[in-house]
Amino acid sequence: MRYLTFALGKGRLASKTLEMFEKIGITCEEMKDKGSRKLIFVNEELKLKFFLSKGPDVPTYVEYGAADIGIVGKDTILEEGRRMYEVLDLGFGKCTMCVCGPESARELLKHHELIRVATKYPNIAKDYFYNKKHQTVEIIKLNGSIELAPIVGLSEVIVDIVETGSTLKENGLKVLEEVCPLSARMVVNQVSMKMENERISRIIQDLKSIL
Ligand SMILES: Nc1ncnc2c1ncn2[C@@H]1O[C@H](COP(=O)(O)OP(=O)(O)OP(=O)(O)O)[C@@H](O)[C@H]1O
Ligand SMILES: O=P(O)(O)OC[C@H]1O[C@H](OP(=O)(O)OP(=O)(O)O)[C@H](O)[C@@H]1O
Repeated sequence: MRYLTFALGKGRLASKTLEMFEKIGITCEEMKDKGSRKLIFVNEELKLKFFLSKGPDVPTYVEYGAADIGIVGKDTILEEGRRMYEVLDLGFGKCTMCVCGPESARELLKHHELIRVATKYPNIAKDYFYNKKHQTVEIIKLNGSIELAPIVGLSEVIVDIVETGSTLKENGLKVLEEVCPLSARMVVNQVSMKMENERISRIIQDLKSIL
């Protein structure tokens, strides 16, 4: 039997993902060691391999077949646009992609002004403003601390993830429009889905029964 390989993001979703797999008997003791710098873990008994990558790289590993299965946020799936099957909504990691800014930006949005939009998600932002709203905007790609942009005058609004809303609140910003709800998803390589159908379907069924 060959190894079935899982790509997991090493960020926020990691601990919930391990908890979930543990509930269906898929465990990997050595992966729980928080201090470890190791990136790949093996469960010899079940012939499983797990590796930890940057969240946005999970779809890349899955599309190319370096991983059979990936666990990743819907935001990353939308942003990366990789060819793979999205098979399950895992129901954790819930948050919302939003257009945010100071209250004063509401008018600019309403009147379809040519505004600047700072974001870590240029593809999601483009799709929202161009295809859904038919509004021309200038997209500025950032890599983090997106809430800074409207405060320091880099952009009028941002497109970013809102979970509790505390980052917005502490920086005097508001949700102006909701783009889409997000949560963690299980994704599968298209060839693996055929070649390892029995094992992968079993995992999907087991997960469905606990979700
Ligand atoms: N408050 C939140 N902020 C960001 N992401 C969140 C939040 N709540 C849930 N998520 C989900 O968790 C996923 C992983 O988020 P995380 O912040 O760990 O980033 P990452 O995608 O691993 O990348 P990076 O480490 O480069 O920031 C996101 O893609 C998103 O779907
Ligand atoms: O609504 P909240 O619960 O406050 O969560 C949302 C914040 O968390 C994320 O940032 P993250 O902590 O990943 O840091 P980053 O801005 O450097 O990406 C996201 O980009 C928001 O800034």
